[in-house]
Amino acid sequence: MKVGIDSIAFDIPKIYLPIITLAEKRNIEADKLIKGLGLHKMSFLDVHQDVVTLASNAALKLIQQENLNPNEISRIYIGTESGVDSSKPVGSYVLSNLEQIFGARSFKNCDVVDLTFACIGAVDALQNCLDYIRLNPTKKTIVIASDNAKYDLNSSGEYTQGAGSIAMLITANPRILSFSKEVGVATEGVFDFFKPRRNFSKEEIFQTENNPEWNGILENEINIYKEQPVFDGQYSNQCYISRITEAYEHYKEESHQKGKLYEKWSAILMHLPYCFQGRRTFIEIFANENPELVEGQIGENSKEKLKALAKSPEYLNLVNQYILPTEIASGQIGNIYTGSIFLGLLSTLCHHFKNETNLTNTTFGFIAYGSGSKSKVFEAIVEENWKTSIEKVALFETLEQATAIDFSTYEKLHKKELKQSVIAPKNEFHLDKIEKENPVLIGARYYKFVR
Ligand SMILES: CC(=O)CC(=O)SCCNC(=O)CCNC(=O)[C@H](O)C(C)(C)COP(=O)(O)OP(=O)(O)OC[C@H]1O[C@@H](n2cnc3c(N)ncnc32)[C@H](O)[C@@H]1OP(=O)(O)O
Repeated sequence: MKVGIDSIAFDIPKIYLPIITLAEKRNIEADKLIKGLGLHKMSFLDVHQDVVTLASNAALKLIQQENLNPNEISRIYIGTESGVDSSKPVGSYVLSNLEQIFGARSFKNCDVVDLTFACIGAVDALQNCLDYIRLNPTKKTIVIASDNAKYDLNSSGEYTQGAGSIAMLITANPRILSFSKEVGVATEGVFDFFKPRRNFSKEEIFQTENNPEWNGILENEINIYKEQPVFDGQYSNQCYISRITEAYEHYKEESHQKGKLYEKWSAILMHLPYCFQGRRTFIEIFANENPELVEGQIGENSKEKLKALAKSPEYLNLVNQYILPTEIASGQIGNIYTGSIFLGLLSTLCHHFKNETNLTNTTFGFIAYGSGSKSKVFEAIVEENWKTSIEKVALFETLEQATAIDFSTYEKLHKKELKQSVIAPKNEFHLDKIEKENPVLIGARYYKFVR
């Protein structure tokens, strides 16, 4: 039986900061960000948005797009690393938001949960749901990846920021993709990127205005952890490369395949913490698979030879055909953590739909990564009816409609100093209120759908 993704919907903020504006203000060479890392725009959450509104909007679009009845949906599994509560999952908020539209208790038998493992949490949620559908082929589940990739101002992560949510309907006999049962896995417990929870005294929390280290901790929100990660950028890249190369080899063992796996892939879908991470790191797998090409390069040492190989026609041809389509949306949005690999999938499918490419029965290769650290490698076959499902998704059109903000607005949003939304919410869920007074509800978040 085939099991996989039947339909996809997404939600992204309506505003963005042009990367060129950030480059100017931070005194970074624009070409480094644009030509070196592939960045163009950075999606940023408006005042009324958070990971719950993104996830709820994406889920609602998916349900409406497929005309689903709430009682058909057995599970809503969420991958996120920027949840708004340490106990109540984003899934619980999403469920009650959806009930505003579909009626009280309309999702009362739906199983919801959040899964967290940095950027790979939604892949874990997907695999969990695929196994569930393999056991219960008449059921339908929704997997949502929802995150706000927010970094400290002036940090090396600042230009990779972004936010967004991808919702996917998982069924038997899916229209878009069916997944391999085998998965290659590689894990190692490391501190490459993490968000430590610390208890703060009330005094510490309320000193945020004067203490730039704690930007993101709200006076009025009783947040006791920092939204932004602690990370070591170059070390996180090394961990990424080690895990993906290990998981790629493990997938070969698990799936009993030999030789150059990637040669049968019509798309190479990787976790993209920024646009060019895939092309900059897949070279390692390409080099392992083609030692003779590495040897043939000019260079004093293996690092130089690898750099030369990355500029070779063989590798550039692979990048242009199989990686570039996955990058288009990432360059316009930025990192969306758990959703990045699925945004790459959507970008690829929408790109090929627009170009009328025949993808049916071709194999997509997935290379997922989550800091901390874990990589998973697996494959999927493009199903015959992928176009009938993808034609409903207006990804590139939506990106074109986004509105640029200026630098001062961006900084105010980052520091949570704005009180009014830049663009008033319309046809979407918005954060209406955070309880500040009632001691048994303090910090409770309330959302409303605005027509
Ligand atoms: C966070 C997650 O989501 C999980 C993960 O994946 S962890 C792995 C990724 N880590 C992160 O994303 C953490 C946050 N990000 C960062 O810390 C940093 O953005 C980063 C580590 C990813 C990149 O670091 P950086 O110092 O800004 O860039 P650097 O690694 O030097 O690369 C700059 C590129 O631009 C190129 N470049 C520089 N100036 C240029 C110019 N004028 N014109 C063209 N290219 C230029 C450089 O040559 C280099 O490219 P190549 O290596 O391919 O030649």
